[in-house]
Formats: sequence, structure tokens, C-alpha cells
Amino acid sequence: MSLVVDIGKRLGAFDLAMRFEQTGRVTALYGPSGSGKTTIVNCVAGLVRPDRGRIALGKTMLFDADAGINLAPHRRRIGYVFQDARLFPHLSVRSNLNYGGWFARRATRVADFAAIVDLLGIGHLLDRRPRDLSGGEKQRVAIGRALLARPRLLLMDEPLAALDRGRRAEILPYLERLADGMTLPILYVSHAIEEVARLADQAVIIEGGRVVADGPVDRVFAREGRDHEIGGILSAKVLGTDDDGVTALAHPGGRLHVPRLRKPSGTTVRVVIRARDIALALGEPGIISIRNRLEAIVSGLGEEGDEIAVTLDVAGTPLIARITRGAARDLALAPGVAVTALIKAVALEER
Ligand SMILES: Nc1ncnc2c1ncn2[C@@H]1O[C@H](COP(=O)(O)OP(=O)(O)OP(=O)(O)O)[C@@H](O)[C@H]1O
Repeated sequence: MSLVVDIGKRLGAFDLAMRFEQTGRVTALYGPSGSGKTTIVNCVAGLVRPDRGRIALGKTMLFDADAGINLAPHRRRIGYVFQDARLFPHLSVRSNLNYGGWFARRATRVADFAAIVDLLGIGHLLDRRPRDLSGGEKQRVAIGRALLARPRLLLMDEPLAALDRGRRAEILPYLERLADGMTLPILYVSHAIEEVARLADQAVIIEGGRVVADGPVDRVFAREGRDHEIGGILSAKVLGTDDDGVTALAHPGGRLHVPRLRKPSGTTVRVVIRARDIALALGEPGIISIRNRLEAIVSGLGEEGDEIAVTLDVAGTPLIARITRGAARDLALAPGVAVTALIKAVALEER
């Protein structure tokens, strides 16, 4: 089921005009603070009314300015998980969960309850009150509550932003199970690239109320003039882990090595590469300490201040390296030149 958003909205001085279509199961809305992510999600949920345009979920028109359609939020059957869990403080976890299920039919409710409690690992928390839960546990309950309302679409607005690094790492595997194990489409707002890499198939990048890029996550982040930190995202297959605890990953462009990853061989993972963690060499470098080597072809060069953004084609995946002007000159880089990309560090979220 696809979600089509094509709307305009003015909020004070902020002017939002966006069109995108969610094609994958998990689509990330990625952009800096104030770019309009929450406004979009609120429009989809029915909490903010766009000035113009349309929002359709599958065959259901949720909003159509011209036709005068504006479905009430509770009739949209959309789940919403906020940054803060927003649980009812006076109700137990069980009652908080059932509050969501109240809208669903009884038979599906009972079966779903056990499955969702299990998926989120919250069975031991059912009789507690929200005040006796950690931030990560609260958020898992909030996700469970949203799922039990049997939504047709789940909106998650930076669900991990209020949590510290440890709690984020604790909850990410549950989100991964959710993304992998259910057919429910999820629109996931985040400005954390690692979360996007791990959870989403498609990313819609927004800046200043506009869509600036839209596509598969391993294609959209490698762009000149974009986020200067990010080089790109590579999809790679787990090969195995050696005695030193290093897991080898295979990408068509070469091998990558990361600290032990507890995933079966053959699993596809996505890794985030920082643009400044990439060094370039002509030909095969001699004996050096960097073990991550990818064969690449230079496909573009762009000036960005004192640096050169080198766009690489790594067996079909784009990747940006940011190097000094001097280095680019010494290597005589030009489109079509074959290089070896040496990756100093491969970022993977802790598990
Ligand atoms: N009611 C309003 N009146 C005026 N301006 C508003 C209103 N609501 C939001 N804005 C402005 O619209 C812009 C987009 O806000 P929005 O919350 O959608 O951004 P965001 O990308 O979700 O940001 P963040 O990541 O910080 O939550 C911001 O500049 C914000 O100040």
C-alpha cells in the first residue's frame, strides 16, 4: 500500500511544499531541525490541515483540498509514536496497551496482544505503571499501543531522540524486528543517519520545507553539497567473523571489516561511511593498516570550500570522499579514473 503526499502548507514564515510517495515498507523522512518533518507527519495523521494538495493511503483519500475531503484523525487508522511516549500515567502497561486495541475487533485483539508483547519484549512489564519504566521501556509500550490499534500506517517521529545512546541501542533491535517482521508501512522521522541506514529502505531528504532527494537509502545520501559528514551508505552481506572478533562484509566493490556483528552469514546490513573517513589511492596500495578497500571509479569532482568532494562509483553504489585540493591534484583525479577507496572506519550502531 503506498502513501502519496503532495501538499502545501504555510506556518508563519515557514513555507512547506512537498511531494513524495512511500514505496518501500519503511520510509525515512530525513532532514535537519526545522525542515518540516513533524509538520508533514502531523498532516498525514490529520492533526494539521494542509492549505492545498492531497494525501492518499492506498485507495483511501485522507485529504483532498479540491474535493473538500479531510478525514478525521481517528478515521485514518494511522498509528503515531512520538518522541516522548505519552502513556497514561494512571494506567498499567496492560491498560495502556489495551487502550490502543479498543478500536480493533475483539478476536484479532487477543491474538495480536500476545504477538506484539512478545515482539517488543514487554511481557514482564504488564502490571507496572509508566513511572516505573525506563525511557526505552516506555517507548516500547508506546509502540505496542500504536500497533494494537491495528493501524494501516505507523508514523514514528524521532522515537529514539529523547533516549540516551545506551537506550537507543537497546530499542533499535526491536524496531528492526518491527521493520522486518510486519507488513505494516512505517514513515520514520529521524535526523540520525545510523537509524535510517538500519531501518529504512527509502529515504526522503528534506530541507527548508522541500524534498531535495528521494530514493533507496544506499543511493540518496552520497551527494555533493549535501550533508558534509556523510559519504554514503553501503549495503553489504555478512560473510563471517574471525577469531579476533572481526566480522567481514562483502560488497561488490570489495570487503569491509567491522567489530563483531551478531548476524548470520548472508544477512544484508547497511553501513554508514563518513566522507572524511575515506582516503583514495591510485592502484593497489602497498602494506598499510587499513583493511577496508573498495575498487571505485571517479564519477565527479565538486569544489566545496577548501575541499574537493569526489563522487565515486563503487560497483554501482555512489559514495562521496572529501579530500583536500592538494590531494586531488597530486592524484590527478578526473572522471573515469580508477581508484582504491580506503575506508578508515565503518560506522555501525552498537548492538
Ligand atoms: N504553528 C506554527 N506557526 C509558525 N511556524 C511554525 C508553526 N509550527 C511550526 N512552525 C515552523 O515550521 C518549521 C518546521 O517545523 P517542524 O516541526 O515541522 O520541523 P522539524 O523538521 O520536525 O523539526 P524538528 O526536528 O526540530 O522537530 C519550523 O521552522 C517551525 O518553527
